[in-house]
Amino acid sequence: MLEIQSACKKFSKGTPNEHTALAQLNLTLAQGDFVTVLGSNGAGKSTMFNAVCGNFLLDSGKILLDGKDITFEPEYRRALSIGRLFQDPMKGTAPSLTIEENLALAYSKQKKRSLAFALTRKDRDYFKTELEKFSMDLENRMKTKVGLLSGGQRQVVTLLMSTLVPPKLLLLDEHTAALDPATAEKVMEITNRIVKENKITTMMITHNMKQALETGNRTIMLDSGAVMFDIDARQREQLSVERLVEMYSEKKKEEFATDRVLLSV
Ligand SMILES: Nc1ncnc2c1ncn2[C@@H]1O[C@H](COP(=O)(O)OP(=O)(O)OP(=O)(O)O)[C@@H](O)[C@H]1O
Repeated sequence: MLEIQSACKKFSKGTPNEHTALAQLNLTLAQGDFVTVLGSNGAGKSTMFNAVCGNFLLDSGKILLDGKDITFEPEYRRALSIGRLFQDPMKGTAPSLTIEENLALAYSKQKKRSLAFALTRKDRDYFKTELEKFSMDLENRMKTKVGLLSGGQRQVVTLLMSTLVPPKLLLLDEHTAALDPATAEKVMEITNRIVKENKITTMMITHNMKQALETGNRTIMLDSGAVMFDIDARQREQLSVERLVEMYSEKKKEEFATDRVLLSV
């Protein structure tokens, strides 16, 4: 359902800082795949997400979503079918608006309705039911400004905003990394549930190798802007974090240099 074909992107072209961020990257996702994305710092993980979202245009290569060529489609158009969460819980919500106003905005955008704030009783009930599922008491705080919520609560609101109308593709860019361990676990549990219930095709960047090998059905490791390893569910069952680090070192002839990864082994 997602096809990235020979994607190339160089930054600061023609200058001494020229840097190849995507180097003939190829990746195909099947409908319903939940792929975790690993890679050392600067491997190209966020750049791959930016390319899929249309944050910039590729130098060469193609991106297809559900068979449609979106290579030149502008970012705002892609946002209608691609949801994205960032590490920073402040991104993705409007802090001065209430929970229900934020949800209404997202909902009207996804439903392509023009009156963003025209909340019907049915909409409000729907938001409430969805919030109740998280057991975070957010359903009783629908008139609270999002800026007053904790990071974890905000991330849950953002997650719900991105999936009220399930997107074709959900991109999670270390969305639990800035949260305390207990909240991160809870948000991850909610993420797994939403993805599973709605069968959303998902990619999730994480620096936690253990989490990567245990979440979803497939793990890829990027290196120097290309896919270095693509590990399916069956292969993952046999694979330990230590073995994956070894595989990286064997291939690269160097240590896997990401402090955060080693800390979370
Ligand atoms: N807009 C940009 N302008 C210039 N260079 C960029 C830009 N975006 C990314 N890069 C460079 O491209 C490379 C890949 O960056 P990217 O953010 O994709 O890495 P990453 O794998 O997500 O790393 P990290 O785990 O550290 O977030 C880096 O060297 C980065 O400096």
